[in-house]
Amino acid sequence: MSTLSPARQAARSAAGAVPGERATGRQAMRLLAASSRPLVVGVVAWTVASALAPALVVVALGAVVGAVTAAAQHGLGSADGHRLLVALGLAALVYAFSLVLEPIGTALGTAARSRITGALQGRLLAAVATPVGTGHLEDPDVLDRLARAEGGLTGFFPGDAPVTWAGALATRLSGYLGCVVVAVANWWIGLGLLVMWVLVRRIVLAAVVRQATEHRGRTTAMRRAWYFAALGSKAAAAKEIRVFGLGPWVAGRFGDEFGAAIRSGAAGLRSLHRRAAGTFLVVLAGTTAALLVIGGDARGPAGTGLTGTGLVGTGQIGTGLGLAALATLLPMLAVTMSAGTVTFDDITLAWTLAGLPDVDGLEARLAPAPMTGARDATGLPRGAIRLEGVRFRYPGQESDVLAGVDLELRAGTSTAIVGVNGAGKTTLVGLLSRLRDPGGDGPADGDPILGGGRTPDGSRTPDGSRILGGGRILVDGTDARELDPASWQRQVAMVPQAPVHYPASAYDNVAFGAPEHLDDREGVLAAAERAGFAAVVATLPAGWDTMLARELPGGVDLSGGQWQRLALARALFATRHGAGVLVLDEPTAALDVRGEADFYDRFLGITEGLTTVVISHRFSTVRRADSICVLDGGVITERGTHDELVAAGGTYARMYALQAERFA
Ligand SMILES: Nc1ncnc2c1ncn2[C@@H]1O[C@H](COP(=O)(O)OP(=O)(O)OP(=O)(O)O)[C@@H](O)[C@H]1O
Repeated sequence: MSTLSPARQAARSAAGAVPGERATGRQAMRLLAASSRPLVVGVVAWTVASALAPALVVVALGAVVGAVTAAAQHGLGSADGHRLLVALGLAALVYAFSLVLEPIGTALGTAARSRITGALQGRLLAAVATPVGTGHLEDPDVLDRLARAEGGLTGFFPGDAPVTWAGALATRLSGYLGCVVVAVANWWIGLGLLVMWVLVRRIVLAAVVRQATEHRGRTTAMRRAWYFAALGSKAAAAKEIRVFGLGPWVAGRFGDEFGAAIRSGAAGLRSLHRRAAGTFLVVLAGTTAALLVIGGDARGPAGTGLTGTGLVGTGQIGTGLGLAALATLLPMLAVTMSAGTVTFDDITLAWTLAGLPDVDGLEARLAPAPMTGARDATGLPRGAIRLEGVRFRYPGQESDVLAGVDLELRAGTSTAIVGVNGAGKTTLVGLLSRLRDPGGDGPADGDPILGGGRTPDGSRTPDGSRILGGGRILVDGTDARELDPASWQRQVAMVPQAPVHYPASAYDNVAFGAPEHLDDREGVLAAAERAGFAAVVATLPAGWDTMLARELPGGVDLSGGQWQRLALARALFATRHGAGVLVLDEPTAALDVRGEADFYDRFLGITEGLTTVVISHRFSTVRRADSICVLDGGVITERGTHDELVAAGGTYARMYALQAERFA
């Protein structure tokens, strides 16, 4: 028995199919059923009604026309007049009914879209959150799949699939029904029209489907184009774009990239045009033939041809085809056209379903690896974290960033890591927090680890591990990969180089350090006090409730240094709630002289009892650490206290002297 949820089963089946003819309503309706069963009932009922409505309207109006002559002859009070009034009433009812179908369809579409989009987006978020690290978020294949599954690149969203499918089906059914009505009058015209329209539709739809699927291959180009569009329209880059006069360049790059992506689809479009032109001639011939037959019947002797069918009404023009039949059949030819027209719903369906395989593909791609450990890391480390021969290389890079780092971080002490730009300091603390895992000699030659143990192409090494010679990180003697990654990451509180600016209140921005303790107000205030952020809050218009995002009502932005203090407060709040490792990546880079001096004075208090790793180019910040390491050429070359390293006269001493003499 399958253990997959209905939503996963639905998307799995969707993923296996090529959109278009094989992108059946089953796929679309399963998507809908996974999010709302009542909506399935509504959509099915609406489809049936929409399929019947056009033919019913035409038949009802034909009956009205057919009844007019007799009613005019015998008066409205006569039985014929009564028949006309009934026909008129029915025609009005049917017409009114057909008019309300469109808004009902729109309402159903909106409801279905929001439910399905919510469910699919939830799955996408869960999928990208699955891997232990963050390397996959830099992987072009993952980003392509994500963009297609979200639908933003094409403007066609999977959430639209069920109702667009239902709309396309209803249109087609109404066309078939039209053919049946014509066939009742003249079977071979009806059958001929049906065959013609089915062929025409298949020919044109094949080209539409090809276009949609080809577009999948152009996702990277489209992402590049939209990157420039976003760059030019977001506040983050707006200042530089103005100062450097980059506006025209950004717009030009968007135009070039977008144009290139569109041009590469021109062949598909030409094929579509050719097919449409070819089928136009077939349609012209078929419809002309049908008109000639109906016209011939209309001119023929009374009681012959179509009139003899008794299809609708009995009113006669004098000779030939009955008036009601003529009034029904001519507009019915237009209704039959729906059997062959490729509507916007068909096009939308092809595009929306083209993105569905990527939802499933992403989940499979980022599925948890078997080597991900399950041991609880709460309270670690109690003794020490030891890095042994840790190596790391970024994907596509020629050489290792870390080439065998050996380092011991004793619990409850502070260690500073210094080194030139690009030495690998941030990379090292990323490994420590398991945002990435050590690696570099794996089968794919340095590819990143996705979820730990999975190479970018989704394959695994035979033993389920992909760490071959990448070294290891031991936490109290246990390989960090044996620890439950989420639990270990919660032991690490981090002040990154560029902290996240959450569009939330000042209070929440600090409390997000331990989101399950949002109501620990005392803890938030204490962390802010220790980090020097409380003084900033005192200047905010609504104090702790001030929203820290200018785009929000009453919101403000902070300065770089103020954000940095806030980030420290957030990390300290995390340490209050269990994190025992504090990683500070350039914690004073944005602070003013007083702020830096203040940090120096508070350093011991801030790091007390924590296993601290501090990265900084400012020696006033690093010299307070219990131990200082120099990272050079991918390995630790020096280690000691500030005084020891200065006395040793090595790289550290030279770097320190260079910085000190500038202030001498
Ligand atoms: N996501 C990435 N993909 C590829 N290469 C990267 C990535 N991040 C960093 N690198 C490269 O890895 C090397 C080490 O970068 P890292 O950020 O660890 O250095 P750092 O010592 O922290 O530098 P800085 O002092 O400038 O902050 C650099 O050469 C950098 O270009």
